[in-house]
Amino acid sequence: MASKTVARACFLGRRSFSGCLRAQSTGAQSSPYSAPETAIAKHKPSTLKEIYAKYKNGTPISVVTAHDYISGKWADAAPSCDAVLIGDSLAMVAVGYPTTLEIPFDEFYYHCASVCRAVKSKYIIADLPYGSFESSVEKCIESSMRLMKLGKICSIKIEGAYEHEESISRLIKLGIPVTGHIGLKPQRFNGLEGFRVQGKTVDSALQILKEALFLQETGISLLVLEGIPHEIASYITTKLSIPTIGIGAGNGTSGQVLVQADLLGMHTGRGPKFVKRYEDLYGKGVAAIEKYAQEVSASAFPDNAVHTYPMKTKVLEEFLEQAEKI
Ligand SMILES: Nc1nc(=O)c2c([nH]1)NC[C@@H]1CN(c3ccc(C(=O)N[C@@H](CCC(=O)O)C(=O)O)cc3)CN21
Ligand SMILES: CC(C)C(=O)C(=O)O
Ligand SMILES: [Mg+2]
Repeated sequence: MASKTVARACFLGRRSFSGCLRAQSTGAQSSPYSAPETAIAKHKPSTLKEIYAKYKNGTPISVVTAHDYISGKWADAAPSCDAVLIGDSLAMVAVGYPTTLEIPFDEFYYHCASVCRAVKSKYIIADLPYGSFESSVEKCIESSMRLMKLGKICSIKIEGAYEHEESISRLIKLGIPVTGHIGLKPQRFNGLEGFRVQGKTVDSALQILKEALFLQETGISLLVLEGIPHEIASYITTKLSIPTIGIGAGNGTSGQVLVQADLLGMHTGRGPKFVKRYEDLYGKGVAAIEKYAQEVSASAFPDNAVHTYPMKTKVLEEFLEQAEKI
């Protein structure tokens, strides 16, 4: 009965076959480099259907970003995490650009390919980066199709609403699920003169509500609400019949998304106010590198008894004998 359930869940899963194999082979994972057993023991939601089931159930959905192969593996291994977002925030956290506007499509694509090689069991959403879709419907389809051809991405996320109406509906008509993104739109950095919280005036909050309803009408599957007062985000969520995924929008949305580098504390800054740092990987990483460097200076690393390869004494003796003659 249990295996039948797993088989059915896997059949429904998008990347079902590898998911099945993973689910059934957890006992064999003994390499020190594999994830802890608990992290890969269960089949996890990987379809929109499963995400919607959680939404209908009232269970908050969790989404985390990934920006490369390792961060993809970490996101994939967390059993309770529902989806992975390849966000254009990677331009800032992984590539070092000052905003998300600078990253060329090809650089973003390269990161998407790395994440896609890592993630086996999650619903993957990918951003369309600034400059890769706005100029025409054709350009939007072309960029989206390039990402979809990686074979793993389940939904394309677009910042904005009315201005992309045609592009969004064409993608949906072509069978590409679209995730919306309104509120604080980082790609509007110049127009907004920075990363500014939105929806703080009656007009602005009404605009965001109207955009949300419009996007739902257009046929989007999920909606990211970023950087708006939590009361507005909760209100919008109650007025929609699709899940909202909040970031800096309080706990009344259908789910949450955080940038992995922020939640793990991979960098120095505290980041936006809405970030909760669950780890200090920056501090731990720097301390570990410092320890390594000090051990090298003190000739304490490597330890020949541990970190080297054995050689037969006889071979060594013969080598030394012949070497002396050179
Ligand atoms: N590392 C990282 N995390 C993110 O969440 C993130 C990115 N990068 N890059 C793209 C966008 C930019 N984001 C940001 C960046 C800064 C603020 C920020 O500093 N907000 C101010 C509020 C400003 C106001 O009151 O209007 C804050 O204090 O939180 C918000 C969102 C969210 N995204
Ligand atoms: C912050 C999230 C929603 C995002 O769009 C990104 O990471 O790029
Ligand atoms: Mg983004």
